[in-house]
Amino acid sequence: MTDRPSPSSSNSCMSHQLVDGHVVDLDTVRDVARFRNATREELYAKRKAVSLDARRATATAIGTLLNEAIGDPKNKVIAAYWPIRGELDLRDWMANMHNRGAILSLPVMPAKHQPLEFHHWTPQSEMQMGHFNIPIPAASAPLDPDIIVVPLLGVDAAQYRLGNGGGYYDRTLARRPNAHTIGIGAEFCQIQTIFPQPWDIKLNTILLAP
Ligand SMILES: Nc1nc2c(c(=O)[nH]1)N(C=O)[C@@H](CNc1ccc(C(=O)N[C@@H](CCC(=O)O)C(=O)O)cc1)CN2
Ligand SMILES: Nc1ncnc2c1ncn2[C@@H]1O[C@H](COP(=O)(O)OP(=O)(O)OP(=O)(O)O)[C@@H](O)[C@H]1O
Repeated sequence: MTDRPSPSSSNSCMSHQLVDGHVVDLDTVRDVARFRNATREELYAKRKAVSLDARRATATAIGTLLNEAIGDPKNKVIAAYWPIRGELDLRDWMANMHNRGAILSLPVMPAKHQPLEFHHWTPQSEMQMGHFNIPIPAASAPLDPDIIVVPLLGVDAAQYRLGNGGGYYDRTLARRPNAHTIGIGAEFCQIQTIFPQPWDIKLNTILLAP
């Protein structure tokens, strides 16, 4: 052994880690994570303060905006989501899209920290419990969505999303550059910036309703 510092013990290398091939600064990552966790708590609290009736009205308004944005849904493969933690409930809209000829799908986590898959769903689909107790279609039928409707916890002025903090949508969208992404939420989701990091992916369209 020599006392020459090895690359792995030098400060410059300790201050970096690889996230999906991205080089990032650990101090920045820590500060950004702290900011985002505090912002998530504020946004969860705002969401919780909304009455069920008001949330339903927002979801209905978002459904109308989605119809305008998507146009004729026939044969389009659309990913939506099964609502958790006070997210807007779009299941009536999803059933309506299905009746108009769209092919619907829901996110499925194949494993922790891995990209999401999207499995075929119809209003008749039998459901089972997936990770984090989120219901998923019992039959596993992965699809390649044309449109991905993403629930917003927060969204910033540059169309970057704040979600539940697992990084799942970022990992997923990084591998699906051709899908058109639509972030949906209530107007109070808006924040100035999430301090975007190399792994964050901007959404193509943002739809917000009062
Ligand atoms: N409706 C809906 N479905 C979805 C998502 C979503 O945001 N909304 N997802 C979008 O990603 C995936 C689930 N993502 C999730 C990410 C984190 C946690 C969660 O509970 N995290 C813990 C921390 C766990 C840990 O540290 O390992 C927590 O917040 O307490 C739950 C779901 C797939 N399905
Ligand atoms: N493409 C990726 N590869 C590896 N790690 C990633 C990737 N994207 C995000 N992460 C990691 O996931 C963690 C959470 O990311 P972020 O704060 O962006 O979550 P989020 O977008 O709010 O979560 P979610 O998409 O699950 O709702 C970060 O520590 C980040 O390093």
